Amino acid sequence: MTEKIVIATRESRLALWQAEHVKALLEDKLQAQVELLGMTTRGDQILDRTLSKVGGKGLFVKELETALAEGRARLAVHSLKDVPMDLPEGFALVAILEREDPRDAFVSNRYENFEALPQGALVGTSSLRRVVQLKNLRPDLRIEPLRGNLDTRLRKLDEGGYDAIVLAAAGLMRLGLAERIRSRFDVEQMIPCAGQGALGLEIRADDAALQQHLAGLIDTPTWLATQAERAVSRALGGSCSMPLAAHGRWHGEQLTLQVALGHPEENAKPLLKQTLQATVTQLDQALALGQQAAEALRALGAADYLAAT
Ligand SMILES: NCc1[nH]cc(CCC(=O)O)c1CC(=O)O
Repeated sequence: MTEKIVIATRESRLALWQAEHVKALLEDKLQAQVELLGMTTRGDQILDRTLSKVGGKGLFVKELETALAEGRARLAVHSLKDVPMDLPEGFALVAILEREDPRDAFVSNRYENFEALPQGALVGTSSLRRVVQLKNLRPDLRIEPLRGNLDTRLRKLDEGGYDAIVLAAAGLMRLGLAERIRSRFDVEQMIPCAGQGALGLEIRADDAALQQHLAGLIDTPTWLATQAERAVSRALGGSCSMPLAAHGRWHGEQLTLQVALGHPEENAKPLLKQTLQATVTQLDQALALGQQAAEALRALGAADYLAAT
């Protein structure tokens, strides 16, 4: 590519790392000239409040999309799990890159792993998905919200506010903070969020030239697995205030999709869980598996749970 590509990015350390990572890939694989355009989003301004209460995931992507629409940038790099299930008209998610560690991490200055936490310990975490699964594993624990970017969350732990915190391993690893991870949850025990650990590239839907260039960066196994995961969320209504987990794992061409849905009111109802498997080699099969998983959750009574979110 001869033209310069401008990447619109949030200015958190994690977002900048991700944008730099994609910049290096584009320079290396496409011999492109790339520049970053840093922006503060509405989501960043209110990072200390529970996002689901103030408008949800879209808050992190809207300003970036405006920059794309106005031609100030051509590409936006997102943590896939922060991207709404359906993008606004005029935008497209054209590439999903190879996934890093999708697991949730246990971070503590006092305890080696989740099992070592004493009765009644105080755990900080930032998503309803983690809250409902932690409560399900250990009803004795006290779970408190923990917001802010990764550095803020670690600082709150270090100030002694919590016995342990739980957050995505991928974010810590990207920021060079892997040594803070005391242990990782098995994905069966703490099912990750749809798309966790993967990066998604968004462009204007009419930018066919760039779409073609970016196609070379797609990691097909990650793309298919995360499409199945996101299909579960879409089929259940797609709200980010929903305590929903969805994670796909490969064994050859077999995709095993594990899903869990919790009730948003603490202790109100048991966690609903399902595991489905299918041969998946193309998009329609991935989407069908995701839809089946959503139906399986509905068969367990998901409607009551969704009505409460
Ligand atoms: N919701 C914030 C967010 N968005 C992406 C990551 C980490 C990287 C990833 O999961 O891909 C995080 C931090 C976290 O959930 O602990």
